[in-house]
Amino acid sequence: MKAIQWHDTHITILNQQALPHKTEYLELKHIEDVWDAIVTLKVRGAPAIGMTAAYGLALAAQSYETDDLATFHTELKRDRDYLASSRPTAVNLFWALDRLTKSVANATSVNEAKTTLIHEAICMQIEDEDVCRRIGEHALSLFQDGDRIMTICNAGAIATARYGTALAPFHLAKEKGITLHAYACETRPVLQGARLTAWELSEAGVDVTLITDNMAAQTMKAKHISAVIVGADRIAANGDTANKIGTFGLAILAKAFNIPFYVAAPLSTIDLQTKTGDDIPIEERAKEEVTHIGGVRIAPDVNVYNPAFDVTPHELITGIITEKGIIFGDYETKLPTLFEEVLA
Ligand SMILES: CSC[C@H]1O[C@H](OP(=O)(O)O)[C@H](O)[C@@H]1O
Repeated sequence: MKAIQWHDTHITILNQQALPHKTEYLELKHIEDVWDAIVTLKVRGAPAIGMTAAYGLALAAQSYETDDLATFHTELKRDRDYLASSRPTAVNLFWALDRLTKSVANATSVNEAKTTLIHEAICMQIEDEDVCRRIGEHALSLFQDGDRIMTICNAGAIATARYGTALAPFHLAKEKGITLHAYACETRPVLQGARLTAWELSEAGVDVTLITDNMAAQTMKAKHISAVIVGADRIAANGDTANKIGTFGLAILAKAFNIPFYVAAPLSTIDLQTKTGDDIPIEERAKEEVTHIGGVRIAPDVNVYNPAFDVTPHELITGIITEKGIIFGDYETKLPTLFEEVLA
């Protein structure tokens, strides 16, 4: 079963909060269920958030009772804004909702618009699988058989339609009989590396070693890590990249050890409207994510700072890997070219 699946009356998602203890699927029947699933990280990962929100908007629109197109668009805008309020950092959420809204701009009837929304959301999921495979192929060209590669959080198959972004080369290497060793940082506070990446890669038969976040420097040195590869939630026009908290620290360490540091992400994660990393909104989450692990208190009730993401400055990024290929440096000039249509 896919991590996200459209059904005519509901959306099924793999509950990422239950992993690795339970492989559980949830049925989202109302727009509020979709919003809640995104906020509570039952579905997470930039492309997965975008796809789920797109399906959520298509689902909500099916219940509009009006036959009037202007009223339909007003209700759609209301629901688009509601879903957009779920999480602020991953630009894929806004990209997906806006793509869906635009797809019905010229609809000639409410029924046509309702069908188009479903069709567009399904297309996005089909496209994402292809995009992730391409990212994986490009990323794999950077690595050698036997390489030991560090990653953080989960930018894997369960965060996308399939394959993942930063984890795509591991899945493809496995398919092709190439051995890549993954070193997964556990990724406090909510442990997406330990709970999700370690689970996903081991289920796929990829060799994965789990480390706590504060073991990264020692591991780079002792285990001769050849590269770091991470996903992204938003890439600004100058290449500054927001990703899971801890990514910035890994990039600094990678520079200290002279190890290449790669960001793998689809074009839908690149936000040319956001000029630099300083302009990326960073989500701050509940203090309980830090003071508790698995519902058990591990710290007294003190002040907590819990940013979900940090921004890695572009100068620390060796290359950005997209479905259109890899760009190395000078991101401000090169990122816009990725959006140019290839003229035959
Ligand atoms: C391909 S997933 C991108 C991104 O999503 C993660 O964030 P979250 O789990 O909070 O949704 C993480 O930063 C991944 O790299």
